[in-house]
Amino acid sequence: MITAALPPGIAEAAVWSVPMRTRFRGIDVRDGVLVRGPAGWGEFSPFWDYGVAESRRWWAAAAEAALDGWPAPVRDSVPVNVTVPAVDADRAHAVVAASGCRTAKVKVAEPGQSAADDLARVEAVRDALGPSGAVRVDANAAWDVDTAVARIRQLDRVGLEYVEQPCPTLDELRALRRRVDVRVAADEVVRRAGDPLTVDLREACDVVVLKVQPLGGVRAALGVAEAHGLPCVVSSALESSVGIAAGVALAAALPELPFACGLATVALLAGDVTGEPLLPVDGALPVRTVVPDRLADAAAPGDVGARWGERLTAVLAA
Ligand SMILES: O=C(O)CCC(=O)C1=CC=C[C@@H](O)[C@@H]1C(=O)O
Ligand SMILES: [Mg+2]
Repeated sequence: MITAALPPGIAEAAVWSVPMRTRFRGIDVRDGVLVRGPAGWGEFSPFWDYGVAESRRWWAAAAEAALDGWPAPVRDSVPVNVTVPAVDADRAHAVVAASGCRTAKVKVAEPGQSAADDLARVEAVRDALGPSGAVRVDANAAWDVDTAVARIRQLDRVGLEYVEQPCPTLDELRALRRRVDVRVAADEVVRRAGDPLTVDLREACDVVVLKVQPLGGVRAALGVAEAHGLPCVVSSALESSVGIAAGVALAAALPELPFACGLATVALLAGDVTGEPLLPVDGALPVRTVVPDRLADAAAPGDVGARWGERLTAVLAA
């Protein structure tokens, strides 16, 4: 329980902490704050390497969920991809086979992983999905253009749906797109931009990845989608089921949803804040509210709670 002064309308704040099943994005434990207001529960869980200024948008997303709620959905379920961390090929095969999803997103180019490791993982995922499934990869901006060209051509042997953020900058994405046939999806260049609405994506990508917290809420993310006019994929920021519900609300409100979304990441957590986690059934998530009725099971240790209290206070004061 956070005792820091909460903004008007926020009745309650609780800190959660859950171990990851597999290390992901260098993270072994995921934690954050859940806040309750008249519209329901919201999640504030910026990664620990994010500063106060960048975390403001994450707070806006939590406040929107708790105080205002979300726009009306236009669909009642959202197709999702299984997310495959940088694990070995056998494990990747098993994760995909057990998921029930027809699309898989595979992490590549992670520190400590060779091109051969990535290829073996992607081939195992293709094998698990069969020819009709879709395989996408996410390099988290790890490659320069020449490396990206070589790696994408190699990985595309299995047939790729798209490659997410292969290189860091917009200019590199533009140069890469002239040299490969695989679609490019923009993630970090949008969600970490000073103004995601005005970043110039022309010729730089074919798909935009939208994440609710980094973009400042469901309405803000809908505005980003509208501003760029490109096909969108909603993805998570590794939230608990409360934060995932916001991603599902965004995916459910988008006028068009041509691809599966990266919202099946509760499966990467070893626990959750609710007894009814937002996990996919037959490759889709239902559009519904989440009540964190297992907060006691996921309660953060005292020192972690204190750190989140300080962080929230700093973000609210900024
Ligand atoms: O998109 C998915 O399948 C899952 C979410 C996911 O991959 C991510 C969540 C949070 C932080 C990121 O490093 C990562 C991503 O880059 O998309
Ligand atoms: Mg990404």
